[in-house]
Order: sequence, then structure tokens, then C-alpha cells
Amino acid sequence: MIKLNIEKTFGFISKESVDAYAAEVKAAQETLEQGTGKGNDFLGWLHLPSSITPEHLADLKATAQVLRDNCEVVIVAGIGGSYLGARAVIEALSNSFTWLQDKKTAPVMIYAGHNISEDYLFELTEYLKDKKFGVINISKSGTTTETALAFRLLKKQCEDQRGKETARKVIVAITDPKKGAARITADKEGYKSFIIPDNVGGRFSVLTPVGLLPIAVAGFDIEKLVAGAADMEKACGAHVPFTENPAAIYAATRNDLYKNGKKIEILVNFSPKLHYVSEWWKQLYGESEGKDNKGIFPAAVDFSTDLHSMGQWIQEGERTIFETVISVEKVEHKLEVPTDEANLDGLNFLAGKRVDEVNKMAELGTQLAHVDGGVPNIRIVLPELTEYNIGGLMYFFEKACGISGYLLGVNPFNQPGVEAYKKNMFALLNKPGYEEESKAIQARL
Ligand SMILES: O=P(O)(O)OC[C@H]1O[C@](O)(CO)[C@@H](O)[C@@H]1O
Repeated sequence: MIKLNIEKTFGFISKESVDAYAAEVKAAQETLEQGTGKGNDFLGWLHLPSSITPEHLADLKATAQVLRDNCEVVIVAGIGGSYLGARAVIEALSNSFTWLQDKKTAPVMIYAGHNISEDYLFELTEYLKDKKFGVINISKSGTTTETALAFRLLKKQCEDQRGKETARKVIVAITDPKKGAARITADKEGYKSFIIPDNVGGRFSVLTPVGLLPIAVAGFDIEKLVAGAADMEKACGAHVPFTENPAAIYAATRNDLYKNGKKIEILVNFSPKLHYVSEWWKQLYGESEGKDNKGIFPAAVDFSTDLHSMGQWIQEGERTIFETVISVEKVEHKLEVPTDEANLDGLNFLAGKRVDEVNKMAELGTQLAHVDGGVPNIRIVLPELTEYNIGGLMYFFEKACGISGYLLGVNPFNQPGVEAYKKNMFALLNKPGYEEESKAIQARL
């Protein structure tokens, strides 16, 4: 289970000012529970962990096994919430060099449908030429251009390379139960498919088949992931008193900091495996809170790497930031710094120490330096990188996000602003139905 520590925000805000949010947070929790707030048709995530059945997990695991048995490579085609959760969990739990290892225990997981780069797609199709590959096509709407475009290419290549019969077996769709191109194709072609519940938005969908199927294909234990989330669902429940409820405290603290001029939250890790947890978190908070001209800007850094690029800004730039550090207590492997007789690098003072001890001192030193430099610090401690803990962490962030959005006074469950670029892109590409917009946009160029 995670531990949350907000002590290093005191001095910028106070324990009393955070505790003063208790009543407001309680109201937000009740609004979520009773479904009486903005965006209340998108609350399916709230009790998702505790409602997932063993039958559903068995179905997902059986489908994952088909892909594992028949594919060297599996492409997860999706964008935003339709790939970030899966990627976050898979990369957090995978060996950093998994795709380079000769003896593979799971298909190589590759992501597509999250950009429109011709080079990326060309290079991907080149790489796949001699591979037995399968595709998980994920799109809630079933109409997202990036994903549909990649899937069109991958479907054709899979059928051409592996034949229609095998392609039917190794292509899986995760989409709307009734509408959208992904649903129509899946039904027509007879693909195995899973449903994204109507009331679960993309960025809250990691514990639906959107996240669970790719995670199972990659060889990770989705039961433990869900168990971690379910325990966190209890720990962050509406009945849990404010001072014992991590989601409540995190939501209150970040809103108090925001009210006090801290407009940017930087999610920090000291393990590169957590890079995509940050990417997932950025979408969760960015799409949920960035609206009505309000919202904390969610940013992220990987330390100590980015201490050598962004460290200067964080230490001495504009004082409008705070940091939330995800700290992993126990690493998986053991590696000691060797002694070197010549000691030309002067590192013999570290000889015999674990590399993680050096990393932990970098972490502590950074926290103290940044707090001294005027950057409030929230710390989230994960005992270790396991399915159980990651499941808990993700549910914790989701729950806190729902509360936080209501504290801010926005609808945390819509994303109307995302449509603006799509409308312009379709107008510029002369998509049928966009004739008026095409004319208008051409006149502006
Ligand atoms: O699953 P879909 O419908 O393809 O959408 C993918 C992503 O695009 C968005 O709808 C934004 O356009 C996100 O909210 C979502 O996670």
C-alpha cells in the first residue's frame, strides 16, 4: 500500500489549511458516490476494482493466452487513455531491456496509433515484416483518426502476412459495444472483442480491458493489479475520515497549493520505469482539470536524468511549481559499486554501497534542495514495483482526481477542448461533412 507524506509542503501551506478542506472534500466524495455532480454519467471507474468478476479476468487471461501463443510481437493500437494505462503498467513492471533479450517470456509489446508520424508507421511496418504479430485495437469512440489510421495499416499487413484466418485470431478489438468503426470492423471480421463501459472515460479505463488485456499479454498478473486497486478503493472510500484518506489529502493539498500560487505540479520519479506512469498521470489530471481557464498544469520529470536538464529551472526558476515524488522503497535487483584500485573517478568512497543507496541520497538531497529553493514537496512512497502496488497507485490517483476536479469546480469527466484541433485537421483534410469549416479555414491561411 502506498504512503503519502505532505509534511514538506508545510511552510508554503499549513496542516491547518489542508485540514480545512475536510468538509469540502467530504462533499465532493458524496457527490461522486451519489452521482449528483458534473459529468455524473462517467463514474463507472469509481467502484470498478471491487466489481471486476473472476469470470471477466478469466476471459481476459484466455484471450491474452491466445495472443501469447500465436504472436512474437503484439501491437497495442490506441491513443491517450486507450494506451497510456497499459503502457504505464507494462513499463513499470518490465525489465528495462526486455525487447533486446534473446529469450523472451512474452511477446514484445509495441505501441502505435498514438501519433501520425509517417516515419514511425513506416519503420513499424518494416520491423513487422518478418514477425508473427497480432494487434489489440483500442478505441472507445472507435473513430479516433490516429488509431484508425494505424489499425488500417496493421490489419492489412497482418492479413497479408499471416492470412485472414490467423489474422482473425490475433486481432482483438476493445471498443464501444455498438457504435464506431472499430466495432463495425470487429463484428464484420469476427474478432474477439471486449467492451469499454459507456460510463468509463478513456483516462479512467486502465482497469477495464483497455489496460487489463495488454497487461495480461505482457505477462503480468492482472488479478494482483485489480486487488491492489480494490484495496485502495477501500482505503480512499467516502466513509474513511479525511486524515486517514490518502486521496482526500492529496486532492486537498494540491488544491491548497494551487490557491497559493503553485500553478504547476511536477510528477517526479527516480526510476525510468515510471516514465509512462507520469505520462498516464499527465493525461488523467490534464484532461480532467484543465478547463474553464483553470487547472494545475501537470508536468513530469525523470530524475536524476532531468536534474541535469530541468534541475536548474526547478531550483531557481519562477516559484509557481510544486513537486509530487513517487518514491520506490525497495528495488528488485542488487548491484554494488565495485572498488577500483586506481580510483581515477574518485568513486571509491561509494565502493560496496548499493547503487540504490546512491539513488536514495540523490532523492533526499533533491528534496531538501528543492524545498529550500521554494518548491513544496509531496511524497508518495511505493513499497516496491509490483502489480498490487501499481494497481493501488493508479486507483489512488483516479480517486484523488475526481475529488480534486470537484474541489476546483470543473467537470473532471469531459474533455471538450480536445475537439478544436480535430475540427481544424478535418477541415484542412477536406473530410466529407466539413465543407463549411474547410472553406472558413482555407480563408484564414
Ligand atoms: O479511445 P478513443 O475514443 O480512441 O479516444 C482516445 C483518447 O482521445 C480522447 O478522447 C481525446 O481526443 C481522450 O480522452 C481519449 O483517451
